[in-house]
Amino acid sequence: MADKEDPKNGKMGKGKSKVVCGYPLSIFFIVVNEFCERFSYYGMRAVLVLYFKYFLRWDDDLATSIYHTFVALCYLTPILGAIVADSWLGKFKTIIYLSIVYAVGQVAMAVSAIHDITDSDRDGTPDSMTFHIVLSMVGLFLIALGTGGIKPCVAAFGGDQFGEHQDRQRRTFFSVFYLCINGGSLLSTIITPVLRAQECGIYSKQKCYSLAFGVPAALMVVALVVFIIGSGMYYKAEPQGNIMLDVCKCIGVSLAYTICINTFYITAYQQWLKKLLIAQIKMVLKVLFLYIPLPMFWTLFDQKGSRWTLQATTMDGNFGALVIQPDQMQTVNPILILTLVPIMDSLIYPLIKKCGLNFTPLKRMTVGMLLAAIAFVCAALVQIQIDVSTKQLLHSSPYILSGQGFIYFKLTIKGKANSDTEIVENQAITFVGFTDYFLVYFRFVNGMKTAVNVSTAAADFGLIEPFYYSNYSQIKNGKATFTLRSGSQSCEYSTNFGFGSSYTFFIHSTLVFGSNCQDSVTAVEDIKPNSVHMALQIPQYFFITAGEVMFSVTGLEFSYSQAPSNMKAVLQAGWLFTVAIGNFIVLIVAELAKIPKQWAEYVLFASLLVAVCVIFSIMAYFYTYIDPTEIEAQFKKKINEDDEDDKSKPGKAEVEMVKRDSIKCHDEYDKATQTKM
Ligand SMILES: CC(C)[C@H](NC(=O)[C@H](C)N)C(=O)O
Repeated sequence: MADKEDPKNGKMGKGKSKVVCGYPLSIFFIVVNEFCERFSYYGMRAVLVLYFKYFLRWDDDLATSIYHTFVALCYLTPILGAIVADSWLGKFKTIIYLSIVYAVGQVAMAVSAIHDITDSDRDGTPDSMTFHIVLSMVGLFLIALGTGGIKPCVAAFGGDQFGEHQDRQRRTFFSVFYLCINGGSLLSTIITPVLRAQECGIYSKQKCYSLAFGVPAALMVVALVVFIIGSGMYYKAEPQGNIMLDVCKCIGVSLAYTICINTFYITAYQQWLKKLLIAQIKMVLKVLFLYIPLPMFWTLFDQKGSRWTLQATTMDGNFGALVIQPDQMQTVNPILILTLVPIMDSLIYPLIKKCGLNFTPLKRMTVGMLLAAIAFVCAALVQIQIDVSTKQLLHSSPYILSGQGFIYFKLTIKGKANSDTEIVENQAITFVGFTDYFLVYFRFVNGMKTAVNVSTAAADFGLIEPFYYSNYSQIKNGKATFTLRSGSQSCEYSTNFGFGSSYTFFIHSTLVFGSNCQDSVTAVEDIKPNSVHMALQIPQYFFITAGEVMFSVTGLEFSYSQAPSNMKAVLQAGWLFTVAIGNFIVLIVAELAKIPKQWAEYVLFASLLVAVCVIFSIMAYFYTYIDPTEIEAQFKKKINEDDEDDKSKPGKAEVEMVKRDSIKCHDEYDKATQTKM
């Protein structure tokens, strides 16, 4: 497609797009698409682990495992997307088709979270969990295929819209692109947990996971529509063959050349072509070798969405005027990204440079890894605080007396607040499973000689026989006022429920209806409210995000700058692949280690990252930075010089013949070595 004159600066742009302030208008559609897509992805991801735990009723370990399998899959599929785009459909069509797959996946997730579909007895819980599990797994698979598949295409497609002389504009585009990623992530991580906390349903009201998944689904449809609207303006590069296959071929051919270097006559021109190819492959392999320890960073980084969110469910989210949901704590990451990236770029790095220190990209990445390890030490310290507060409960209230001498309870409480809790009373065992962070449990023990009815403005908890007790019921945390009624007489009792708490209320035999019954009810904490405040997670978020800025942002730049011109996409796919491996490591370590104490698991992950960091710094020490453009320019100069020499200049057929002969030679070599074995 022809380049187009930019009327403002006289530089060339690509495609049929109008040029506004030096930028092709088409990129507007691409950045809006990215914003909506990242909103969709991070919004769905924010509530995912709680959906597993509270809707599908999975335990913490299974929820964490499936969450990380999903994230890993999202970063494996970019390789697939790159292959499809480069060798078959081209970026534009790949983005369109895979976005449709993505949107279908999001809709499947939203439908899987409608409890009414299988709630035939209308008790508010799904009757066929298999249906919900299968549909949500299909949905997650399609989402992983879609989001990962389009990931390497969208940014590259945006870059394609700029002409050769628009380097500055292209750089600005990538910065805006990164801000859109984090803007979309920030907004969605605030909004979807709020939607999840709403109650919805046809027959019975339950937490609205369907809405929390439905809005990201709608945003994905918007992303697709916006992208299609820009269709007429894009520059659409033709697919140029399978880059991954090309790399494998390149390696094969250059190996063949190396083996057969003395076997065939190769012209000077061919020698330089071959040397350039080998040099480019060496550049890529050197960087890929450096990538080997990197997945460990992502292993820790991506636990924000799983272990850290589950940790937040055992904490107090009351920030005064604001009550923070456990999954909303993840917003601290994009908020800090949006503030830390400019601070680092314009203040910290220039300051370090002024001090005369050479803070190279690989040094930055090493420091980023150490910061992530510190974040996990902070998480371990917070976990110890939480565990101590839970232990206090075990020791403080094993025996409960009614106060009136007619009934004795022995409560043995196992487990943590907000996790499955077993309460043993006399011989009877009541299994209590918390279904939501905002719900708390209570029951009443009636010490009166008459039956007492207990109700609130919203619900009636039924009649309690004399000298008997009710089952546990759920109520929202915060202030609650109960009406105690016997016949036509009643009185009111008010109390406050903290996050994650559970209470037994003893109604004294001396209670007089018609008067204030506040003093005639004794409240005993079965499970103490979460006392460790969620704000204590902020230091761990700070360190992991500072680590991300130093590691991830630098790593992206490093991968781009050290890659040869024809293999930049390969290294981007390799970089995303480290994220996938990192998520698999969470599964392996958590499964193999099976550490009963959560704080110890955090310390294990921190120690592993420090060990890996030491290995990485040794590897980094031996790495020599290169300027691929300069190296390629030197090779090209040599090639051009020899190209001018007609005698040594080979025709296309000759080059092909050399390649064929080299591969033939490689085959011969294979045969020979096999015979030797
Ligand atoms: C995975 C990437 C580093 C990037 N994520 C972020 O920027 C997060 C939100 N801080 C992405 O492309 O999603």
